[in-house]
Amino acid sequence: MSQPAAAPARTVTVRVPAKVNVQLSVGGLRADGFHPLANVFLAVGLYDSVSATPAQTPRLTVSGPDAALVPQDRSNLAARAARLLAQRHGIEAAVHLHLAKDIPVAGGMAGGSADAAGALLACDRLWGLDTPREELLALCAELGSDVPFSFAGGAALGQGRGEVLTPLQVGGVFHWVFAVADGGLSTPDVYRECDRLREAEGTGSADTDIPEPVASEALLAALRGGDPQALAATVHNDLQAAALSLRPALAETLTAGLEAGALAGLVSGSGPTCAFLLPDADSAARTAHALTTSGTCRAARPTAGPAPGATVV
Ligand SMILES: C[C@@](CO)(OP(=O)(O)O)[C@H](O)COP(=O)(O)OP(=O)(O)OC[C@H]1O[C@@H](n2ccc(N)nc2=O)[C@H](O)[C@@H]1O
Ligand SMILES: Nc1ncnc2c1ncn2[C@@H]1O[C@H](COP(=O)(O)OP(=O)(O)O)[C@@H](O)[C@H]1O
Repeated sequence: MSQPAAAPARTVTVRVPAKVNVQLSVGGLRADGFHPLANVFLAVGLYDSVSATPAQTPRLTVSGPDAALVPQDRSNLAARAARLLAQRHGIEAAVHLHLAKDIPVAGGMAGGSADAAGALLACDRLWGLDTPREELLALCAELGSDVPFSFAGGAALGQGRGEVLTPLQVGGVFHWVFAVADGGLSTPDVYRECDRLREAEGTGSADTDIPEPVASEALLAALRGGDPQALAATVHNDLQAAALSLRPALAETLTAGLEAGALAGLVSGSGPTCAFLLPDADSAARTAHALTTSGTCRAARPTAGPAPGATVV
């Protein structure tokens, strides 16, 4: 007599967005090695998917065009997220995590943070833990400064080192093109270069020399109003000069995007991805095409924001 088929192992899949920093104002270096920020995050429609399946021992696999650039050992931020959650609940992190990556790696779009946020939510649901949202956000902050925002999505002001979030209202859809570079930039290297440039310019790098960064009222009003022209006039990234100093060729990418009709172009976070704001979806598609053929980037991706945060699919 044949045995009934074993029930298939359950898999929980979570989709998590990339981000762009529409304002990134960086204060002086703190004693703990971080910088105080006024970090206005906007989640955008490029996503990684994190799938969690029960396993005998912890396992991690990665797919997508940049998979070879992602660490597939214990150091992966998603694997660390699963271990942290399991440890807090006194259980084994016996799970197979699969990351289907579409967010550029080391691109200033918080791909690793997205995977960490996705792994936390996927494991929480797989293990039936139902950890309260506030506790999950606190675990996110332990994993990295950007991880709480990857979890929350939408738009938010990040203060402290970026992990203290205040949700922001957004009154419309903003259209973007992201010019993806060949090769990444290391976030700590870019912050260090920012400090070095400030020292060299005589503007200081110690906490006492530089005023506490604050969110721009004009920029917050532009977000609330859903007004791309007003947002274009106010976007700002204090790390841009440092990213350009480490990767001078990005200046050509920024010029190419502006010549193709973008309202504004800026480096996304620590770079090297460049973000271009467009008035509508049609002009985003045209600008993406022009950037792709300009030879100044590896790929150009049109998309829009705000996008939802970590979501079980
Ligand atoms: C620059 C930003 C802008 O959103 O993102 P990316 O462009 O890397 O995606 C973030 O501040 C990156 O956040 P995240 O990548 O989570 O950084 P963490 O893991 O917390 O820190 C990595 C390192 O970055 C530097 N760091 C990070 C955050 C901060 N407020 N000040 C810092 O100086 C520190 O050197 C730290 O050791
Ligand atoms: N799940 C992950 N996905 C991508 N990178 C990861 C991951 N886990 C750890 N990393 C490491 O984090 C570094 C930063 O990657 P990422 O988060 O994509 O970029 P950024 O910090 O510029 O937004 C990578 O170079 C990689 O070594």
